[in-house]
Amino acid sequence: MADSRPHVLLSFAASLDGFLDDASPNRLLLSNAADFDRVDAARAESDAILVGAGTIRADNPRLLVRSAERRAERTSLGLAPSPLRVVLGGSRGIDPAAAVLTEPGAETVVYEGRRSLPDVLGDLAERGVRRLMVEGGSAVLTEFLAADLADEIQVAHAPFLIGDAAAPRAFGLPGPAGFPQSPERRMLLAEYRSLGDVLYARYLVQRNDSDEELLGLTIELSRSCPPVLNAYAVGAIIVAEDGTILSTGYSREPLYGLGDPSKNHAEEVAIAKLDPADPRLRSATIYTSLEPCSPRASRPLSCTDHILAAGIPRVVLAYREPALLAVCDGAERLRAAGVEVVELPALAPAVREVNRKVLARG
Ligand SMILES: Nc1nc(O)c(N)c(N[C@@H]2O[C@H](COP(=O)(O)O)[C@@H](O)[C@H]2O)n1
Repeated sequence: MADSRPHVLLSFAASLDGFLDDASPNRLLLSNAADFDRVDAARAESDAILVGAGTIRADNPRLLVRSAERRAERTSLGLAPSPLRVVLGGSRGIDPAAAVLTEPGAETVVYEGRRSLPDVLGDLAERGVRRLMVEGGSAVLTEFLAADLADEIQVAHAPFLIGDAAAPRAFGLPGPAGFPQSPERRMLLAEYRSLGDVLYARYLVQRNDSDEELLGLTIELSRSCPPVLNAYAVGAIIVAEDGTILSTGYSREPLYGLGDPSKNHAEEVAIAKLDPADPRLRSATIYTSLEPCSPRASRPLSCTDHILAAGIPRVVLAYREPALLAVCDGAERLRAAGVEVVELPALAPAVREVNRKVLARG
């Protein structure tokens, strides 16, 4: 992600055959209560929520954080109770009676006329927006993807089909150039889970193989960790010498065979997903948002032990563990064992931001 624009997250729910709605004038509910709550949490973590004028006309959303607890938490951090509301108004603009303009609770910016997406994103960055959630509709989602300006997709799959060509699809056809997220450029499946009868999946877009990019993806992965106040949220990615992503993990990610998921560490999960005899491990790099743990109370083997046992020769990390929850000497132990340890402290503030509640408590 370029520093000059926000991280862009596309969020939508679709039927199994990829429709955002049916063709009737009434709004179709694709998500369930648990999934709406997940979306509310994602809104609360964003600096702005963007929709197109068509969505305003069709659904007239308020685009506010619903949970009073989440609004209070934002306020305690010095933020507005709900993120900035952003509308791509297009040539027709929007109705002055629209809820985003009349309902209090957040500020609203409407971009009139045909503003290019890079122009809009640049303006939002200047307004302090670092994380932008795009909630639709189809034309807007398509435009972000086709322009390669989406960094992640969060999709809820509803367990039914629409099957009507008159209904809106999640993504239109972008034209001859197609989408950059092609079979040759697959996205990274960061997380999936069932929320009642809805299947939620989160995909991250990878643009290059640089250490900075891959380490940045671990920080995004760490946002999928079930939040707790007494343990860090960490993401890890194992990458083969040829750039192939071999596996991913995040703290407390459930993995069959590892035992109590509340004890699972990111690097441990990523390593456990691979066959220990996989020869690619011996020339791989493990990227981790936090220094690999050592020592560890929750299980006999620390992440440092797992990395050494797997024979991974290179570790890239963003943030050295501060002496709050434990005193960690993972980086020193790895170096002493001959592992190359690269630290990219420029990414440490983003790790601290994800872990702000743990660090504030510690
Ligand atoms: N590197 C790393 N990855 C994770 O996923 C983690 N949760 C942690 N946490 C740190 O590991 C140490 C031992 O933790 P527990 O015994 O599991 O509580 C400690 O230093 C934690 O802060 N580290």
